[in-house]
Amino acid sequence: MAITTSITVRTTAARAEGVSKFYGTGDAVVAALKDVDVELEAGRFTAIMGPSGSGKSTLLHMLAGLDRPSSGQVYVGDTLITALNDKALTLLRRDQIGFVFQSFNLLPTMSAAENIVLPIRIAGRKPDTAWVQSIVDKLGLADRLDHRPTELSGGQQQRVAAARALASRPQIIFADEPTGALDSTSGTELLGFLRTAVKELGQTVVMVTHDPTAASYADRVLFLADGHVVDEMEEPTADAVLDFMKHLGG
Ligand SMILES: Nc1ncnc2c1ncn2[C@@H]1O[C@H](COP(=O)(O)OP(=O)(O)OP(=O)(O)O)[C@@H](O)[C@H]1O
Repeated sequence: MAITTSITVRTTAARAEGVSKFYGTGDAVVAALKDVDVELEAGRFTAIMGPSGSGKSTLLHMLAGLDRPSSGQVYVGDTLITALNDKALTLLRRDQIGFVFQSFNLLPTMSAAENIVLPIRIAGRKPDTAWVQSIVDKLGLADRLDHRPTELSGGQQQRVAAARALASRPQIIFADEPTGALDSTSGTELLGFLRTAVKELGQTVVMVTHDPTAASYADRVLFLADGHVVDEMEEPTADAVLDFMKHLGG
């Protein structure tokens, strides 16, 4: 009798090893991260939570190569990004990382369609039209592509920003409070889409959020407190996350 087993082998999309980050000098020094080890698996949706000032944005900035740690190593895929010079790091961010921030950062003079493929054009590549179309369809943007950002609602602008982040099929997408400027309906839609991008399109998403409901869309939540990763939760529910945050005082 043949026995077949299926084993899911997950690769690592990004990894921090012993990462510390200090801001300021002398008496004014702030340790935003203290010897943090984090592994983010490919094809999963991870949320980062913690009280205000616990180091969430700092950790995201280190993992995304937007800033450099004071000590420790960061890998994106197999690349040790802390060893890259500024130029190589800029190229890696452009080619392998997608960003969705609270402020949408769309170019006002360009249409939604032009904004979506802008990073690919800047990189001198051709967009994969079928892929971009599938993202646009999933985000419900097909009839908004000719509009400029000022002609779109906040939720639509954030969906354009999400489409732009996904358009080049980055190795990993980082989102920092992506629903922070949205009404709750638009926020729910965006979170649903990020989840779809992970489940159906195989993307990897890492999201910083204050909101337990937003975190419940993730597969896994990492909890930060005072610059440390203090715990994590698989298959989170909003209630379980809220309870844990009360312990942390967040
Ligand atoms: N550029 C900076 N210069 C000095 N201190 C900084 C800087 N950026 C962050 N910090 C400090 O580092 C600590 C962690 O900040 P960080 O923004 O990562 O926290 P956070 O968990 O994202 O907070 P919030 O939820 O309020 O956005 C805080 O004490 C903050 O004041």
